[in-house]
Amino acid sequence: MSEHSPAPRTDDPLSPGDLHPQLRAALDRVLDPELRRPVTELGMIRAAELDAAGRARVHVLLTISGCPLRGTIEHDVREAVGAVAGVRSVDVELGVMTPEQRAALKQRVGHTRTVPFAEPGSLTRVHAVTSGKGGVGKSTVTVNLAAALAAQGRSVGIVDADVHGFSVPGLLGVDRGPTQVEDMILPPVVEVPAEARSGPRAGVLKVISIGMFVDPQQPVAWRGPMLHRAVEQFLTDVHFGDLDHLFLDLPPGTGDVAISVAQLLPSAEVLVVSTPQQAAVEIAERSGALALQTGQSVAGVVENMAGMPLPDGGVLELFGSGGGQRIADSLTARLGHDVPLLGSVPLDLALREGGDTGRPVVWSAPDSPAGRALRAVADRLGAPRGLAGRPLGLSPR
Ligand SMILES: Nc1ncnc2c1ncn2[C@@H]1O[C@H](COP(=O)(O)OP(=O)(O)OP(=O)(O)O)[C@@H](O)[C@H]1O
Repeated sequence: MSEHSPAPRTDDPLSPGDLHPQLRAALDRVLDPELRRPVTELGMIRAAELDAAGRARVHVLLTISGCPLRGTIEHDVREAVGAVAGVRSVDVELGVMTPEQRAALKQRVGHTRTVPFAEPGSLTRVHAVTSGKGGVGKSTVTVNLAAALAAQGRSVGIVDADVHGFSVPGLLGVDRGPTQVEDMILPPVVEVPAEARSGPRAGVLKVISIGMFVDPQQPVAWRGPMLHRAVEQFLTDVHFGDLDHLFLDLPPGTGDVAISVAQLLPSAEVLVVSTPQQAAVEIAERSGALALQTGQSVAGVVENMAGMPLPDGGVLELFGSGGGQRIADSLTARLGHDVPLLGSVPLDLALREGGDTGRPVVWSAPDSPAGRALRAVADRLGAPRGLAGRPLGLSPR
C-alpha cells in the first residue's frame, strides 16, 4: 500500500501515477542510457510506491518492447531505489509505452524531422572529416578526436557516413544497433571509461553508422540519390540530443556524400586528413578544395602516419615528411582564408592496436606519441559554439 496520496492525473500521456517523494527524488537521478535524460522526466516511471515494511515497487515503462537496454535500466532503477533510507527490497515491474506515450516522448525530447545542426541557432560545431585517398587513417583520426573531446566532458556525436568503408563502430567497440522509437532513431552511446576522463563532468559519445543498417556481408551499391537520402535520413531521423560537437566521417574523395553533406550542413567545417606522402597530398588538396565550390570553410589539416620515433632516438619517416604543411599552405592560398596544420600524428603501434581492440588510443594510451598528438589536435578544434556575438532575437523597447 502506498504511504502518500496519488499525484493528480492530467491529459499528458507521460504524466506519472503514484510517485513516492523519496523514491521520485532517487529516480530523478537515473538517466535513460540513450536519451541521457532522467527517467522521471521522460515519463518512464508510472508508479513508485513504498509500503510500511520497506518494500518498494517501481513500475517502469520502456520505450519499445525488447528494448536492448532493459537490463541497464532495471539495474539503475533498482540501485537508485535500493539506496533510499527505509527501503528493504525493490520490486521492478517492466512495461512498454503505448504509441501515444511514445509520440509524447518524441515531442518532449524535441525530436523534429529537420536537420537540427543546420539551424541558425544551433550551438553544435560540425566537423566534416575528409581525405583524398582511402586508408590514410581518416576514421581513426575522427574517432580519436571525438573520444578526446568526450573525455574532456563534451557531448559528442559521430555520423559514420563512409558508406563503402564504414569502420567507426569497430574502432569504438560498438556491437549494438540503434533503438527505433517510431521514426526517431536513438544512437548507441559509448561510455567514456572513468580513467580516461580529464574533467569532472562525464562526457557523452554517441555513434551512428551506415553499417548499422545494412548487411555487413553485402557491398553497399547505392547511387547518388540514394546516398543523399541516406545522409539526410541520418541527420533528420537520428536523435542525438544537444551536442557540442558532431563529426561526420565522409568517404574518401569528392563524391556524392561530401556534396550532400555540404548541401545539408553548409556550416560544417571541413577537416582534411592526409599522410605526408606526395601522392596522397595532391589528392587531399583536391578534396579540401571542394570547399571552394560548396562554400564551406576548411578548419585545418591533420597529418597522419607521420615520422615514428625510434628507440635509438631516430625517426622513421615511412611516408616522407612535410606533406601536411604543404596541403595547409596550398589550401590557404586557394581558399583565401587561413587553413592551419592542426597537428601531425606519428605512426604508432598503440594507435593501430587501439583501433583493433575498439579502444581509442586517446583513452587507452593517452600519453603515447599518437595519443598526445591527437589530444593536442582536439584542443585546437576549439570550444563549442557559444551564444557570444549571436543575435538573441530581442527587439528594443
Ligand atoms: N598513425 C597511425 N599509426 C599506425 N596505424 C595507423 C595510424 N593511423 C591509422 N592507422 C591504421 O591504418 C589503418 C587504416 O586506418 P583507417 O581505417 O582509419 O583509414 P581511413 O582513411 O578511414 O580508411 P578508409 O577511408 O578506407 O575507410 C587502420 O588499420 C588503422 O589502425
